[in-house]
Amino acid sequence: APGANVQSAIHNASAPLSSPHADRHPLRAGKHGHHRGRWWRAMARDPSLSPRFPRAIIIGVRKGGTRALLEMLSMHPSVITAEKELHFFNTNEKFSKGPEWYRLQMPPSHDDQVTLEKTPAYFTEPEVPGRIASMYAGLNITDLRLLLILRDPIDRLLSDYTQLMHNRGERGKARPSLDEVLLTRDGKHINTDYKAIQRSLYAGHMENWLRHFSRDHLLIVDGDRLIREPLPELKRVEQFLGLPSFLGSDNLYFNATRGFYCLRDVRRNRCLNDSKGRPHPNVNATLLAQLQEFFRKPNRKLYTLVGQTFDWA
Ligand SMILES: Nc1ncnc2c1ncn2[C@@H]1O[C@H](COP(=O)(O)OS(=O)(=O)O)[C@@H](OP(=O)(O)O)[C@H]1O
Repeated sequence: APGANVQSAIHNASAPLSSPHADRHPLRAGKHGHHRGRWWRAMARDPSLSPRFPRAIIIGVRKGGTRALLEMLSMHPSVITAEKELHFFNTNEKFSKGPEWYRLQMPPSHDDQVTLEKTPAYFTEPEVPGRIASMYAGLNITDLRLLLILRDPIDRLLSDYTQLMHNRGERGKARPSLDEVLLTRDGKHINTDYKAIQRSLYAGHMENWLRHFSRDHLLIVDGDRLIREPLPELKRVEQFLGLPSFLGSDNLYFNATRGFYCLRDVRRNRCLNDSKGRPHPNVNATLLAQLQEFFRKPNRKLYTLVGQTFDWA
């Protein structure tokens, strides 16, 4: 497969640069110099390689399993992934750098490959869908596909809380209890001001996306299923992106110690890092019932909006 050559060209490239103007190429500059040197050498060896606009973007949701999805898809020879989250469409300073800057952040690919980036913050930032839609329209690219991975909003919330408290701990800050952040001061209601609650209110965010993209440009991956049995979800993505069928059971193995599927490809076996799969806090029965009640209506609204249901409480 042509993609396998690209992967190995990028990983093994050591040929000297052939262009006298190599130092002036924009890919030589910037803080990802390490990658860029590798990319540049690969392009010098193979002129049909170049950075291309993503034809697929994983737009979220934060803590939905976006890293697992990206890494699993990166084993497909027709998929080339941007390793870092770009935060291009949700950061004014980056967005103002313009489309060409965005393109040049992408690893080189062949034109029959799909470049894929993921930034989980895109899904919940209101300005993002309009920005993506108008930039791609301006570039005359009509085949952009969006991937959204959703997980039970209560699990997502607990995962988000765990991450936020971990970050606070690292900075020596206090870590409020689950009840303290999720409930209003009188302890009676769900605190809708809490960001992690807002991020789990999928229907509102979805309405915003559907104002700019038609439903058939968006695939919703079931994040709970991606954890339990990833392959069927990956095959749905292959089909949606129009990729040749490639990923199979050989590419995944269950690691009982980690409690997750890990990846096996031509390069190596690897699990995601320890920041994925952290233990979640226990939720007492009263709070759990309150959360279930709170999310019931927005969940139903999402099902109607997208014409798809999930096994959420
Ligand atoms: N195969 C595999 N290995 C490890 N982890 C997996 C896997 N598949 C899905 N997940 C779940 O991914 C959750 C993290 O989601 P994200 O990668 O989207 O997080 S982030 O928003 O980028 O921080 C992470 O959430 P937590 O378990 O709450 O840490 C995992 O449950």
